[in-house]
Amino acid sequence: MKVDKKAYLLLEDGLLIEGVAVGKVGTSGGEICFNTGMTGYQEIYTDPSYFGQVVVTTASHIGNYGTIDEDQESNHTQVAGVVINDFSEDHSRKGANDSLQTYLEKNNVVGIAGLDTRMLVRYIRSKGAMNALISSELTPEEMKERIKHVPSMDGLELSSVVSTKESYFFGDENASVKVAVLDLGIKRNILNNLSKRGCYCKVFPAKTSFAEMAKWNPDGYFISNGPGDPAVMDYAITTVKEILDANKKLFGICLGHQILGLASGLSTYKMHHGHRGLNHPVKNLFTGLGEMTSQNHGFAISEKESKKNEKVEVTHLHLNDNTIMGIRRKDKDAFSVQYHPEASPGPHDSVYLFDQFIELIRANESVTR
Ligand SMILES: NC(=O)CC[C@H](N)C(=O)O
Repeated sequence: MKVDKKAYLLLEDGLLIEGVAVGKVGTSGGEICFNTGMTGYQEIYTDPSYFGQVVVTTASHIGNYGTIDEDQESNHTQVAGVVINDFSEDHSRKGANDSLQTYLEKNNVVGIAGLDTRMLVRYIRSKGAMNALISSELTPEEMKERIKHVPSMDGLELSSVVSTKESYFFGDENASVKVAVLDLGIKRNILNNLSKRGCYCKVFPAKTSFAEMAKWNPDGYFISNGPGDPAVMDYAITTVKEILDANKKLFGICLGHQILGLASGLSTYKMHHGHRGLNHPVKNLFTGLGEMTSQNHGFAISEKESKKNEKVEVTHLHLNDNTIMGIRRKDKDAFSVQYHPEASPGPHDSVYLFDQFIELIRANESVTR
């Protein structure tokens, strides 16, 4: 590594670690979290669900395959900062556009490298999610003041910040199925997966009402992933309730799954340190089969309440800690998963869920296009 400017990482509880600056020289803070995937740093950095988060990657080498346009999950980076063990300024990959250093600088991402990420992950795992600040310009004393202004993720609404401002179309307009997508911070690969399966999508801003989306006369509704605390997203909960009341077909991923739970009378809670990685084992309770899944969430649907709720059936469970990974409405054509069937990065075991959504839509005889 050629970079040699000093940087610090400060955690909310006072832990201070020294490293070297990568990306933009500056100061940036958010909630610290870690992703255990061995690949996929660019997809992670551009996933809008990570907005407001400082991401520690546990893969020891980051940057060695550079960056490339097709790995973008949105138009630009979304993370509040990056924490890396061994940062590669040099890269090797056919078709790569930039080195990670150039890419982070262009995207104004403040980062720190050259520190023991394994120690840091153990620390977060034992202490739980908390805020962090990275700085390559402030003194530790100044950082201790600045970190007080980083907002807590608990109770934070962020979807309206990252969502599209104007609605737009995605896919082939002659496709057989029309899907209205509520963009709470959508990843591009979800849209790719829908359009690949014959869906023409209209993507709507986060605060669009059901009535507005219904004007387009879609065959199904998709509620996307996204950042922040689902419990404070009244506008999206109302929209999903209205979609359900109108007996429309609905599929939700991650934040969209949490919103379906909330709209169905369940509650969500903030997890100790969340699930972020590419090898999370999930059991499909219908088939009994296991799936290796890609995950990125810090909130989850309450397990206790789901047992008492007569409208909701739990369809998937996390095999490590039994958290709820999928639900469906018994009385409606609506289902959702907490994990990421679109992967990107990650294994493709769960892509069948997109097919399931299309089948659900096609089961409706009114689909004649
Ligand atoms: N990937 C997502 O949609 C994340 C959902 C939510 N912000 C959480 O952290 O749990």
